[in-house]
Amino acid sequence: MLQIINVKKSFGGVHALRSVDMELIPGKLTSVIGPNGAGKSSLMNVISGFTKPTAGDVLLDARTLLGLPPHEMCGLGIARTFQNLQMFSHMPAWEVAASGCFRLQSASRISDLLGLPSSRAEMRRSEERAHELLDFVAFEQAWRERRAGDLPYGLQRKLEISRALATSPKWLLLDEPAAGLNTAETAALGKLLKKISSTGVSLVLIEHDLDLVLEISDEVYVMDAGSVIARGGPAQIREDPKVIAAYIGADSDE
Ligand SMILES: Nc1ncnc2c1ncn2[C@@H]1O[C@H](COP(=O)(O)OP(=O)(O)OP(=O)(O)O)[C@@H](O)[C@H]1O
Repeated sequence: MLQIINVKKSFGGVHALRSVDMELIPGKLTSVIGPNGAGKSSLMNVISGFTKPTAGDVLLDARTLLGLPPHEMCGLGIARTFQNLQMFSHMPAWEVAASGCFRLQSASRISDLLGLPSSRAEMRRSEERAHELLDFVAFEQAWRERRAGDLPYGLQRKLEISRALATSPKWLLLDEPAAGLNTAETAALGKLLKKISSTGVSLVLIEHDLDLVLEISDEVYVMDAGSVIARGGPAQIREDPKVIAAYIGADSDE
C-alpha cells in the first residue's frame, strides 16, 4: 500500500498541501482531481520524490520513500510520467522508450563504453522491448524514427507512458496525461490506462479532466486548496455537493 501521511508542503506563505492523508490500494486505478491550484502537482512531486514535503511522510509497504534517489525509487517499482518530454526532445521516439529499459540491464558501464558484446546484446534487447511497449500503447510504426520533440501531443503522451512502462513499474504515477488532448485522444488514453491497470500495475492519475477520471477510476480523491475534500468511487464523487461546489463550480467560472 502507498500511504501519504499528514503531508504538508508550503512555498513561503503559500500552503500548497495542508495535511494530506491518502491510502492508495495496490492494483487499483486511483485518481486525484481538483481545480487549478488544488495541490495536485505538488502532491505528485512529493510522492515521486521530486520535492520534499514540509512535514509528513510517504510510505510504500510501511517503508518511507522520502529522500530516496531516483534510481532507488525506480528499483522499488515506482515510475512517473512528466507532462512534457523536453529532456528527450532530440531523441528518436523508439530510443526514448528504450531509455526506460536501462535500469533492467546488467551490462557494466565499462562494457557499455567499450561496446563489448554483452552490452550490444543488452542494447538489442532494449530496442526489442521498446518496440513491444510501443506496440502495447499503439504507437504507430511510421512515427518511431521521428524526434520525440516533433511528435504531436497525443503521440508524446503515449511515448512518455511507454518510457515509464519500460522500467516495469509496480506503481505508475501519471501527471495530467490528458492535458492538451482532444476528445478522441482522451477516450483512447482512458482505454490505454484501463489496459495498463488490467495487467496489475497500480495507477495513480493526477488529472484535471473530470469526465475521464469518473469514467475509468476505481477510487477518486478530490482536492481543493491543498486539502482532500472527498474520497470515494466515481458514482459517489459525482453526487458529492462539496465536489460539485469546488470542482464543477470552479470549472464553470473559467
Ligand atoms: N514552486 C512553487 N513555488 C511557489 N508556489 C508554488 C510552487 N508550486 C506550486 N505553488 C503553489 O501551490 C499551490 C498549488 O499548486 P499545484 O501546482 O500543486 O496545484 P495543481 O492542483 O497542480 O494546479 P494545476 O491544475 O493548475 O496544475 C498554488 O497556489 C501554486 O501557485
